[in-house]
This record gives sequence, C-alpha cells and structure tokens, in this order.
Amino acid sequence: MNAIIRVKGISKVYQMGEVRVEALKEVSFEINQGEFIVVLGPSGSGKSTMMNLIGGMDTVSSGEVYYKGQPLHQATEKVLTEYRRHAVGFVFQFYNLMPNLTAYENVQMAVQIAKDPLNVKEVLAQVGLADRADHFPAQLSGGQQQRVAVARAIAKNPDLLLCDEPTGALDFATGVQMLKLLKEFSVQYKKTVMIITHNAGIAEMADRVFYMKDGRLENITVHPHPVPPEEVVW
Ligand SMILES: Nc1ncnc2c1ncn2[C@@H]1O[C@H](COP(=O)(O)OP(=O)(O)OP(=O)(O)O)[C@@H](O)[C@H]1O
Repeated sequence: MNAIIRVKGISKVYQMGEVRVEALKEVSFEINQGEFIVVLGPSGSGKSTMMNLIGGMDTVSSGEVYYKGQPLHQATEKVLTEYRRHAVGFVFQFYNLMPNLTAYENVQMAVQIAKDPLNVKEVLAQVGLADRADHFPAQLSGGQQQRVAVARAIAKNPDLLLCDEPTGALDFATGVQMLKLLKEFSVQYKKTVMIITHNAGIAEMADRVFYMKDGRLENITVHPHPVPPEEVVW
C-alpha cells in the first residue's frame, strides 16, 4: 500500500474548564500519495481539528496517526516539528505573509528550512507572479497575496499540502485559478492535497470527498473521473 497518511480511530477532546467538547470521534481513513481530497461538512463538524491532527499541529486524545508508517501520535515535539517543516505545507484563508518581505522573500524564507525545495523563481512564475516577485504584500491584490501563500507552501515541496478554505477570501475567477494551481501541484509532483471548503461545487474536482458531521467521518465519495478545476462551479 502506498498510504501516505493512515489514521486509525482518532478522537480529540477539548476540555475548557467544565465544558468538554468532543471535536473528533473515532475517525479512520487512509490517504494515498498523489490523491486530491476535499473535506466538506457543517461549521463545527471537526474538519479543521482533523486537519490539524494529520498536519502535526495538534495531538490526538486517542487513536493513531501514521505518516509513511511513522507514528505521529507517539512522536516527540521535536519529531513533530521536523514533520511539519519538511513533510507538510499549509495554506490558510488568511495568508499570514510577512508584510515587510517581498513576495520572493516570503517564499524564500519558507524554503530555507526545507530539505528538497523547488526553485523559488520558477514557483512564482508557475503561480503567475514572475513580474510581482519584488512587490510587498501591501502592493498585491488579495488574490495575488493568496497565490504567494500557495507558492510559499508549494516551494517547500511537501508531500502533503493542507488547505483550509483556500478560496474563502477570493472571487470566483481567482478561486478557480487557485484550484488549478493546487491541482497542478498534485499532478505534476504527485503530491497529496487536502482542501477544507464550504463550497460543495469544489468537491467535484476531488478524487475523494470526505463528509464530516458531528465529529465523525460520515461518508466518503469516490470520483473515478474528477472534474477539471476550470469546470467547477459554486
Ligand atoms: N482549541 C479548541 N478548544 C476548544 N474547542 C475547540 C478548539 N478547536 C475546536 N474546538 C471545537 O471543536 C469543534 C470542531 O471544531 P473545528 O474547528 O474542527 O470545526 P470545523 O468543521 O473546522 O468548523 P468551521 O467550518 O467552522 O471551521 C467545535 O465545536 C469547536 O468549537
């Protein structure tokens, strides 16, 4: 099996004083290298919690998470830091770019700590920002800033690209461009991409769709013929 991520019966409980929130309940799945996964589900259903756990940003309350057979649920903070640094790229709705660094420098900073990074100039060209490399975030549109954020995550050349609402702040046309970029990265480099979204239309381009409800992975749909990003509508 070429499962890159294997999750077995993971649960996550948040205890806030008297209040106990079961954010994730006994979730199990496997993800293969090169798969494009979309995660759907109502607000509060556990999507971000699940992504944080497989991204090594949080630890499970119970259950097991493996990356290429390596147990993350027993890993030390040092091992998790290495994992996040080298294996995982993150794209969030809010871009978290450094305002005092140019587009090029924002991407360059991320690749400095990577093991096998892609060429920064090439990646910026790939996201259509070759002529904006020397611009600061404030000199870029929202869509362009989001593309810098994607370039930053892709340039690390991570095995796993985790995206939480990557199109949330974008207009439709820019959102489609974003999805094309993510799909290209997945196909060209045979990398795994997981996207959380509220846009059910985006799910059509996934190889598989995970439906979350009340902390459970309620259903998985397989698409033998995913729709190209250009044909996605929402
Ligand atoms: N750090 C935390 N401390 C306490 N409770 C939390 C924490 N993070 C998430 N929760 C709770 O866990 C549940 C699942 O939250 P989560 O963010 O995973 O949902 P989500 O499906 O990503 O929602 P949304 O679509 O609104 O982002 C919610 O009830 C949330 O309030």
